[in-house]
Amino acid sequence: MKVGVVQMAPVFGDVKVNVEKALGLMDKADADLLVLPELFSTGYQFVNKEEVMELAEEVPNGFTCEKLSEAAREKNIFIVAGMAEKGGENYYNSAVLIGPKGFVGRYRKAHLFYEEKFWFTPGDIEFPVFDIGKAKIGLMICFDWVFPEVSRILALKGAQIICQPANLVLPYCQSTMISRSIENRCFSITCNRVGIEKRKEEELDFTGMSQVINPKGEVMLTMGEVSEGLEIVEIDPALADDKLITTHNDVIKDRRTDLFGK
Ligand SMILES: NC(=O)CCCC(N)=O
Repeated sequence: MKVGVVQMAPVFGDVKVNVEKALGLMDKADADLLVLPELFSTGYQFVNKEEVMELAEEVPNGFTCEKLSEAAREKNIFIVAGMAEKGGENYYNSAVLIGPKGFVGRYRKAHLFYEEKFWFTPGDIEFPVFDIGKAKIGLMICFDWVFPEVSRILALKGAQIICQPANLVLPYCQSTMISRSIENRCFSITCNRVGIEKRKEEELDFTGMSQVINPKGEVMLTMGEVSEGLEIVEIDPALADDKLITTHNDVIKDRRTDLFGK
């Protein structure tokens, strides 16, 4: 199975340009699954709620999902992408999963970071795992990495690959996701954005370094801090079904749940 990341620098507020850039970067993709960054179609540094209301879209009946669905169908590929979602009267920092037959599902970021708390409603749906045929994939978004429960829940639900759209500005996520892959014996795909946004006093410098980690914590793919592009790597998702870290230690079955929470 071929998986990859589309690392890019969105132009804040220009959804059409950003979607076209992402589609251009994935145009030559020979892959089964691609992950795009968090909020890839809008950019990140909102300055007021009105911008969120203007730029967020219905899921799946919106421009961004429709364009991703066209690409997924034409290329016979699954795409995980982060976007601002209008859900009823609420606005969510969401990730959508779209495949060759169209929209599959979504996740709404549960753990909002910093000023996201001003703009978005915390996610109200469970941490999802989807069977896309060649693999079972779980969705999380960026700052969810801080909370080990998220990756563990996805692994317990059978995720072989954790897909993580991201807009990282702190340096810790990439190394932490190596631990998340090791402790859960699963693959993780972190797709970060690059570029700088300074739409207010504070400047945000996104760290790139998108990566694919295998269940042993080995880095199978890593991108630079500033480059835009598509990188793809071949993986065997079934390796994530082996939870033995030694012949006598199963990282899932050996958990002393009888002692947890005491
Ligand atoms: N967009 C985010 O959730 C950023 C999380 C903080 C970090 N890891 O940079």
